[in-house]
Amino acid sequence: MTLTVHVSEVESRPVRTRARSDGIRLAPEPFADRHPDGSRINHALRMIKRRQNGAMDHHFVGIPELTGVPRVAVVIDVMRAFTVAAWAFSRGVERIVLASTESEALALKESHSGWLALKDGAPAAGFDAVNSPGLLRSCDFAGRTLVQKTTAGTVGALAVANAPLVLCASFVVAGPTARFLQTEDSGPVTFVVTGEGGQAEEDLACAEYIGQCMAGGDVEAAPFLHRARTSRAAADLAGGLRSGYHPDDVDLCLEIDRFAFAMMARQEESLTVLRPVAVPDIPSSIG
Ligand SMILES: O=C(O)[C@H](CS(=O)(=O)O)OP(=O)(O)O
Ligand SMILES: [Mg+2]
Repeated sequence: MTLTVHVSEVESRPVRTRARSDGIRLAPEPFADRHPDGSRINHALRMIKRRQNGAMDHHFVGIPELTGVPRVAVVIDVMRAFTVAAWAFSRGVERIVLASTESEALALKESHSGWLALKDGAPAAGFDAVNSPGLLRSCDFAGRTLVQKTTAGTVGALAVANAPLVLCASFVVAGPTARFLQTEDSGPVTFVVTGEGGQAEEDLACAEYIGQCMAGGDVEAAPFLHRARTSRAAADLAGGLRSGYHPDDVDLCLEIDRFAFAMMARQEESLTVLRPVAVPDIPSSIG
């Protein structure tokens, strides 16, 4: 795979999400361009064209390589920030505020009643949770705002926070992330591979999997998951070398499409806020 430093290419394009009554936003109508007779022919033709064209010219970059502002950024952290974020939403968190430092996370929590704070590493005073899906999965965070600070994932998201479209992803939301990008007709994506300066195998595997899914057709997840399972991060986690750890963490990070939403980061006032965006399945007759 070629690693290409992204060339800045800014294009402002509004992302057309729709509100749902429970607060989760819905992806753009996948068949918004349906034929006037109600058929889904335009969408189906787009999918066929995409398959004929093959994989798009995506970029895969580490955080240190980022220059300028990508048009579409998908920030990948499989182990564990964006697996944890997805679990937090599934446990009722309404929004996640991404913080750049632990002291900023604590200051945000302290200045907003009811907010919670999470960081990676060992449990620490003032923080309510650690960066572990295994430890988070039994929490009840209904309606809460969670401030998250980790070593790699949140740093990567903040590095591209000014991009017109920013998604944060891991294997547990890979399929919905790819479908969201398809429905947006996003074109080439800058995948920010957050681990190990852009070399983390689990993040590269997830980025490549999403890129292939965007091209359409059935993509076998197993080889990508195998790369992640045999990565250095998985070995460190399984070996107990990372603090704030549960024995199920590696398995939970490798559950493909556990959740039916993508995760979009946007600027809200002066904060970078991550929210789930529900993405419907594409019917198999045309998907
Ligand atoms: O908590 C994690 O798994 C890591 C911590 S470290 O980078 O391995 O020290 O953070 P993340 O940002 O989720 O990769
Ligand atoms: Mg990581």
